[in-house]
Amino acid sequence: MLVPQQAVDEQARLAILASLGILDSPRIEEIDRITRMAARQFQAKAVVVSLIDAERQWFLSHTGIDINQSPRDTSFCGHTILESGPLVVRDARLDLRFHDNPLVTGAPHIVFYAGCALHSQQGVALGALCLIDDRTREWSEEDGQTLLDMTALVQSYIFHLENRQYTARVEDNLAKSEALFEQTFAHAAVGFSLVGLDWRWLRINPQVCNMLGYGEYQLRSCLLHDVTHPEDLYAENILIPRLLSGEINSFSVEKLLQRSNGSTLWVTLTASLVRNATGEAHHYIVVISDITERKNIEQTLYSLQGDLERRVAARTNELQVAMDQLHQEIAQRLNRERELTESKNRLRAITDNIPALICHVDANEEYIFVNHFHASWYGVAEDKVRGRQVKDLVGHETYQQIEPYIRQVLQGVAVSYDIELPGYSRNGKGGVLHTTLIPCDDSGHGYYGLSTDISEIKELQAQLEFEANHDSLTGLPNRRAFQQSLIYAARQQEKADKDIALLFLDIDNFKAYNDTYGHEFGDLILKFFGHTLRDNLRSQDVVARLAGDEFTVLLGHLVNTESDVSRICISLMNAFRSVEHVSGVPVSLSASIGVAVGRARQPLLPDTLMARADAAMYRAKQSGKGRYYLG
Ligand SMILES: Nc1nc2c(ncn2[C@@H]2O[C@H](COP(=O)(O)OP(=O)(O)OP(=O)(O)O)[C@@H](O)[C@H]2O)c(=O)[nH]1
Repeated sequence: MLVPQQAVDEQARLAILASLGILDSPRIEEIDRITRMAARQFQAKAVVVSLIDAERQWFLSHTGIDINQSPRDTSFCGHTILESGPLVVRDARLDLRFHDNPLVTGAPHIVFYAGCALHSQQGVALGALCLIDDRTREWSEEDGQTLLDMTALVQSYIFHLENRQYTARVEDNLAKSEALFEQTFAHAAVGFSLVGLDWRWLRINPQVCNMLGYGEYQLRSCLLHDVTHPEDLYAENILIPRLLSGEINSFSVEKLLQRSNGSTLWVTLTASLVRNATGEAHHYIVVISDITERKNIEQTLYSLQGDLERRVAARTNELQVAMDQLHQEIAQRLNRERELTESKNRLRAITDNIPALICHVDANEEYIFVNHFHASWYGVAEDKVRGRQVKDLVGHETYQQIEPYIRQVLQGVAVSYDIELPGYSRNGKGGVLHTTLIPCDDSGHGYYGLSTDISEIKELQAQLEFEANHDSLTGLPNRRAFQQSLIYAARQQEKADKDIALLFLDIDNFKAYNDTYGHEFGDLILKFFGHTLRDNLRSQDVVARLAGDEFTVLLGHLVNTESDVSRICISLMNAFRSVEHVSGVPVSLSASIGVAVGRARQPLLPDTLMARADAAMYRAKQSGKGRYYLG
């Protein structure tokens, strides 16, 4: 047995059958009449109008057969709906498709089958009109045509059902859309109306009536213009021709309407044109939205904005005044800063050109400021000194010396001191600084330091001291220095255990050198004599030039006084005598020496000793010069 295949439009067939609601429906007399007519016409055992469901064939009409449905798999009509024309099976027992079909092998023992497919209006095969016989029979072309005609009759009824169902559906949809429109029209949140081309109200929803305070009947007896504020009567006049000409599809204007109570109402009026089937303008759809609240808010905003602008202008004015003041203050401040900078620069120029070390040190002993001289004294750039510790800059050794003064000044006490700095300072020479440390107003702020280089003063002082005590010609101590040495020696002598001796020397015939070779040569002789004297005595012996050609010697720590003195005097005279030329001039140098001895542990008066030596020298001169005399 060949099971009928599913048609390509299977789903469409099932959908149409379902939408027609025809399956399992009560019998339809019009169809039954055709069935009976076919049975009579063809003298067939049975005639059936079948509809092919998913799993069965259901008989919409049947005659000569008791069942009203059978499985689709064994159905003949399942094959018929797949055919493009009638399906005629002359002897099912011999047909490979049906010979073992239970409807053939069993009741109703089908032998002959002729069926023609029933189609919907869209051409979908829904079922078939067929006749069945339990015997073979002739089947003419005329029979086939008759079956087609009868099938067309059944089919026309199905078409009728389809049309009826379509009409019902359309009417239902229409009713629904009408209801929807009515609902929308009635319950729209905005005023909704249909207005004639003469602007007469045709239909009005309740919102329009509520907005304007008129009943529907009142409004429908007047024009839209009748409720428009006189000032806004022509708001849309320029737009209507454009709408009518099709240039625009709709327009919106804001206008004032008048309520029944005389009050006004701001609305947005949106109008669109409806044309009839021939394209002629028919009426307007006019939507009216109440924008009174928005207009009021806008008005409030305008007034607020105006107020805001006035306040902004006033505030801007105040700000301008404040800005002007600020600019003046800034200009004054800049002036002050410029003056301050100039003052600082002046101060800096002054401090940098003062030959003194100036510094400002904070309480942590870090440099806040140093002048150029200060930085260069230590051979360091100024910006490298700022923030540096005093100890770090001056070095450990110097810091140890100045630390007590720093402690004092940080306690608020001004101090001054002199300090000799080592060679790391200016030019690597070192020097002596006289320094004054002055506490800042608040000692917590550190101190100011002012140091002046007194190296030259010290040198000058030393020079003066030297000159005050030395003979400028010979470089030997002078009378003053000798006197002090003598006073000191005389003071010690009372307790000393050794004798001292004072030699008084006067160059013999010195005047002759002056007279013969000039005063300058005389000076040369004096220098030569002084050096010879100095070179021939011990370093601890004091050698001095008293004046003119007079020299003195103070000998200390004499052990054998007389013999020591004699030995020294003879030695000196020999030294003078050994000089034969001075500056190429032949000379004969000698001196007369007077000696006075100061005894150990005996009181001694310096003047007495000097007088005794002087007197002894005089005796030596008297005795013929070039000799010594022990007085
Ligand atoms: N060149 C030179 N002569 C001086 C200086 N001071 C003094 N005299 C001179 O030294 C001379 C000292 O001479 P006297 O000592 O009086 O005479 P004398 O020629 O040395 O003779 P006697 O002392 O008797 O041997 C004087 O003529 C002084 O003018 C000096 O600083 N330089």
